[in-house]
Amino acid sequence: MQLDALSLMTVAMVNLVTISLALPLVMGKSLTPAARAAQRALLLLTSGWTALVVSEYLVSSYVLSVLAMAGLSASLVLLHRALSGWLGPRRGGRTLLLLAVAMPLGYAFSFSHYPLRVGWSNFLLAAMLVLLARATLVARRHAGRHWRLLLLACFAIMAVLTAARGVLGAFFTAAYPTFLSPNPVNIAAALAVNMAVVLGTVALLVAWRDEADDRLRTMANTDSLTGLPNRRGFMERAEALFANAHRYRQPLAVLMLDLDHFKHINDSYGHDRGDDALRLFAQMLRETRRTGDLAGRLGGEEFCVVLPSSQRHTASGFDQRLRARLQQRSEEELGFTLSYSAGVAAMTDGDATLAGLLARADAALYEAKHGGRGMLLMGDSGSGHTVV
Ligand SMILES: Nc1nc2c(ncn2[C@@H]2O[C@H](COP(=O)(O)OP(=O)(O)OP(=O)(O)O)[C@@H](O)[C@H]2O)c(=O)[nH]1
Repeated sequence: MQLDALSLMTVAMVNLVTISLALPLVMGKSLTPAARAAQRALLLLTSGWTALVVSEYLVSSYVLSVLAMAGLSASLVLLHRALSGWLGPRRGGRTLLLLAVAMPLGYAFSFSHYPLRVGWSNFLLAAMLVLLARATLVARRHAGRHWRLLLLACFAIMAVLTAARGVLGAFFTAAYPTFLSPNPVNIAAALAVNMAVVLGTVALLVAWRDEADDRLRTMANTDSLTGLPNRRGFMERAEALFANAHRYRQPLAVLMLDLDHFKHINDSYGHDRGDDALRLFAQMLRETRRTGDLAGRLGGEEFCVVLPSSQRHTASGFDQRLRARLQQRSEEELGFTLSYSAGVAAMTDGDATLAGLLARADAALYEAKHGGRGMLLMGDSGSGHTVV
């Protein structure tokens, strides 16, 4: 069987055009920035490769060749942006941008000098592919490993073959008159482009699905009104904090908080102002907590805070800071004073479950409500409750 680079590249082109036209239809319009960047990268890649093949075979054009190079460079920058969106901030973005600008510029200036032009463009493309390969390595956020490995393989193989093309073009010019000449490196590169098109598309679709799953998970665990974790999200993280404190015998305190006379606020000022009050309270919790503290909305006007490495006096300090801040800000922003009742419980050696600890804080909160509201009570492991 005779393989020739032009046929292989033509097949790759047809596949790329088909995929870049089909993907927007499949993925729809409401895309995240990462998915949009990946789609645009694919379009630019398709245009770049097509322009290169056309300028090589059909109309030999300086402008078209330079534009092709610019398209290829830009597509790699966009792929890096997509990876940053999916995996968290990546290193190497600036260097990639520099290389992406330098590549078509150097190509344009050295156009009449074939070895320099081919060496320059391929070495810089190879360097960009290495940066992209590196960008797939670390995932700061929860992200699937398999699609990253697929992309890593694509980028690494393409980087090696592109660098090999650079060596041929720059130093063995006679064996490399064009990137489609029947040279084993060109045949291998054309085959690799076909493979990369297939694997890259699969990786992109899986990354996109993972991102959608991630967003759904976040939505399912977040209270849409306040942006705090909802009961489900809160309990999941609170259980982990409790288990950790239990295992390492570290102190931990929980605070149950419930806004006072909230029905009256809704009735007097309207439901929208009630929502504003809930948002403000959540904001105050965020501003008052320290790194590592967890705050969540358990439902209605009930909130909970977990304070790791904290004793009862730390929780009491939290409560005092929150009360002072809330009094000032609610008067300023809502026009009335928002107040709350709270119960606190500190973990003891006898606490085997988070549920038990929460129940004590809840019982103390109940007492605080019945004791006149606007106060913090301590839930003892015995039956009584004391004012903190
Ligand atoms: N605006 C608004 N109101 C809510 C929301 N969720 C629950 N509520 C209201 O919160 C009120 C809670 O009322 P109650 O359980 O009687 O509590 P309360 O009036 O704060 O009385 P105490 O807790 O005993 O001080 C109800 O009127 C609910 O309709 C919400 O998301 N937005």
